[in-house]
Amino acid sequence: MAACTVYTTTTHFLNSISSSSPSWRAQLKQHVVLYSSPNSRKSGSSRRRPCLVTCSVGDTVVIGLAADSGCGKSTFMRRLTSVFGGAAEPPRGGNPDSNTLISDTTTVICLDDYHSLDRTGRKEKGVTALDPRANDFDLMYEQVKALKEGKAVDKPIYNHVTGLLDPPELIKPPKILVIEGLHPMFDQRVRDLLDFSIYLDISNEVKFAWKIQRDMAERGHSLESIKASIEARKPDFDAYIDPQKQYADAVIEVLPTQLIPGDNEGKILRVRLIMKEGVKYFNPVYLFDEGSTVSWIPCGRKLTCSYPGIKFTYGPETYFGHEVSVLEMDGQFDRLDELIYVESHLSNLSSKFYGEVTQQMLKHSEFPGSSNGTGLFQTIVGLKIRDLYEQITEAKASAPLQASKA
Ligand SMILES: Nc1ncnc2c1ncn2[C@@H]1O[C@H](COP(=O)(O)OP(=O)(O)OP(=O)(O)O)[C@@H](O)[C@H]1O
Ligand SMILES: O=C(CO)[C@H](O)[C@H](O)COP(=O)(O)O
Repeated sequence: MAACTVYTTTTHFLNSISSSSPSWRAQLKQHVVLYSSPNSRKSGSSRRRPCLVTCSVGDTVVIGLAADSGCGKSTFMRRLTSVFGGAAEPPRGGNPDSNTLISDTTTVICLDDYHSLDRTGRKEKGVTALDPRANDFDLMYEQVKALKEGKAVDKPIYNHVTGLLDPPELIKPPKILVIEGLHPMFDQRVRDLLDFSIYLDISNEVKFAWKIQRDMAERGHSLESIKASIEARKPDFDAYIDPQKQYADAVIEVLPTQLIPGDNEGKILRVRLIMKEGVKYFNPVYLFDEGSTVSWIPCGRKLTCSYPGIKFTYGPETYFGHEVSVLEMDGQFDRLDELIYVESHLSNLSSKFYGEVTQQMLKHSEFPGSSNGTGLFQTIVGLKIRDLYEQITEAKASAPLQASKA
């Protein structure tokens, strides 16, 4: 559904856009200038008075990011926002415990806000937050749909500090809406609203290593309590979260390295970027030669590697019955500035200039995963989302022109 505004004079129209944003030309391109409205006759006159009707035709592009808690969603979101420039912040003057992050281009909402049961409610009913019965999918669907159509919503807030549901916050439709959390692809109605979907698939061994690192070192939890919490969530994770990966357009799979036999430490990682073929506006990245099967050890004169080295592989595979391309990196970089060597062998990166991937990685070298495939592939997916967004908005801008020519 398009949200339309009638402007009776050109001045009226120009006033409405000139002060609002420096990127008004871009906004204009996304609007459909229609016709002389039949409702704009001057009183007593049979002549139609020319006017402008502009309609924003559901400008918001919606991205879904699914993963279990503590699997790197926030880190991914920071990399994505950075690709668009500018920092993401919680809504100004709002609830300090808001889970929302807003930047110029993106608004990231956390689907934990659609928990229908608070912490006590879940305890009383004996359900986890991963259980669909603890979440309001009707409201999630209605609100994501409204935002996609260009309408603001009053979204609830789940407060992770208190475990309570706080009063709602106003969310205005952004250019790109990212819905991140446990269930972005669980409900078919919500899934159908997604323009692109990503699943962060962290293997149990690695999840455990990351949890220990964060919850023991930073949050003072005991090893036993971390193990117990992972075990308690596992049945619901397997039933409701993990199956969503079959619907994802891109999956980042994180596994223990195969370069050190029997390694379970979770420090050196084997990371696979699984990219679905045939997705509109998404062209998978490839190594050397599109569609071929390649194995590459880039260590040598141009790339410094210490033990156990780095190995890339690339090739076609089948994933849940879908044709996919898989780019894999096992090992970690010693020197991020040398990443340009690897970048120059990858194609279809959707970068705007030579070396953009390396630049992004260097900019956020302190983020977890910057020296391995998690950071590299998250950055690449960020560039792909920017490209997808640009293609969708361009297609929308040219569609009415094409229609008017017909
Ligand atoms: N690529 C990575 N490499 C190593 N450790 C990582 C990586 N990504 C995340 N981690 C670890 O996992 C922790 C959680 O990461 P992050 O906050 O991005 O996850 P999250 O999914 O947003 O978590 P939550 O949902 O619990 O807020 C980090 O503090 C870090 O210890
Ligand atoms: O799986 C989760 C997603 O982040 C959380 O455990 C869930 O949202 C419940 O939060 P809390 O543990 O703070 O009550």
